Amino acid sequence: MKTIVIVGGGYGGVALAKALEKQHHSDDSVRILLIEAKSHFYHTVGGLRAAVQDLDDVVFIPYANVFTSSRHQVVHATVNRFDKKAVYLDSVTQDGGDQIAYDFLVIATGTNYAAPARIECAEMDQGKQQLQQIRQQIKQARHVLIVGGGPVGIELAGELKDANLKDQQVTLIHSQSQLGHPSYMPLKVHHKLVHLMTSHGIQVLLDDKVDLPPSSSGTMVVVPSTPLATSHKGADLSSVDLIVMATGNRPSPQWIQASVPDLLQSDNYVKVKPTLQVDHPDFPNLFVLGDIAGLDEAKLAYRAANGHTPVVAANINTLLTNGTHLKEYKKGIDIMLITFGKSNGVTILPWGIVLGGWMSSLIKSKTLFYDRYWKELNQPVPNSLK
Ligand SMILES: Cc1cc2nc3c(=O)[nH]c(=O)nc-3n(C[C@H](O)[C@H](O)[C@H](O)COP(=O)(O)OP(=O)(O)OC[C@H]3O[C@@H](n4cnc5c(N)ncnc54)[C@H](O)[C@@H]3O)c2cc1C
Repeated sequence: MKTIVIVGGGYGGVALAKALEKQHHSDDSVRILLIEAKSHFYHTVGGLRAAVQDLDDVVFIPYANVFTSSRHQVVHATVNRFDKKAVYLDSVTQDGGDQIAYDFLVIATGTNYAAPARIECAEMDQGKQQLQQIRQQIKQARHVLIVGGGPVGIELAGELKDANLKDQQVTLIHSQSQLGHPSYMPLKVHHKLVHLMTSHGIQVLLDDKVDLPPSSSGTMVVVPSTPLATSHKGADLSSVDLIVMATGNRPSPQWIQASVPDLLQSDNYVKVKPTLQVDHPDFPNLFVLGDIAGLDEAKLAYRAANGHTPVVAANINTLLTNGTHLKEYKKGIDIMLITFGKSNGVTILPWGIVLGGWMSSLIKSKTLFYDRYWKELNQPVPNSLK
């Protein structure tokens, strides 16, 4: 029996688990174990709307049906470290062990986002409580300051606008003169988004910064204990009573650092070869996919699931059957969809093509792919989504 261990049941890990099960459908010499720290899949892409609207029964999706065969399993545990033979867990599994031997190992542990984009709680009940608290804080706030004008900050501004909370003022502050980053956001998109925000009464402060209370580091939602000063450029922020951090995602590589520090680049992403094996001579059976892979590209769920997954699945299959010719990953075209509430947003395509609100709403803003991921996890779609 060959064991394939995937660490991380996010968009990439789940897609790979399903692809491998399909590939080895009638092959009972292969066992797939998906190890995930959370008891449930958290649909990050829809997380910001869940901060203003009760979507608790929709945004957390059970892992129970990921596999159709009982030979394969989702293991609810955190991997603390690994070596050439096994992964070591923070808890004892149903089988009574705290380590799992592998023949192939896949790192799919993504990057960290602050809540509510990502609720990191291990158990669903705690996660729901955290979301409820965030919704309450947002509802009570009279002046919300969003720190960060990348896709998460912009999408959150759109959700706050849709929530239409009476008398609530929203300010977005961004340290650069252009929203997002010029590598993926053309100037015309920047102008369109600034217009969308300001025309909905959102104050946009560009090329400006604010001194934050120390408690804001690492969390998304902070109630300042003393009034904020003005921004560096002099905007009055003294009435801000809720700060929401949207300063991007970061890898949390502690378990890799504790295992094989050489695997990490200086920016803490994993060194990877075009075959999506890690770039380390001692680990030919170790693969990496999704956000944590040190690839020079926008970090996107569709890329993890549709770009990386087929390459990793094919290469594991080749090595399992003693083949030598491995596939190489080639980055596809960049497509980015940024919502602005349910009925607006922008879709950025290659060659400078930008689609506006109607099309963006049709593709993403309206539904945030909720039903798609219930289906992806082989779960019946909740009635509220039908
Ligand atoms: C608001 C928002 C909107 C977005 N919209 C889009 C969009 O429209 N389209 C798109 O393509 N992308 C979108 N993204 C980006 C997308 O969410 C990420 O690219 C995607 O989550 C990456 O998938 P992944 O599988 O690499 O990792 P993740 O989805 O981050 O999953 C990693 C998993 O690993 C688990 N884990 C971590 N460490 C351990 C460990 N040591 N042991 C066990 N388990 C562990 C975590 O609990 C997590 O479940 C959006 C992101 C945000 C925040």
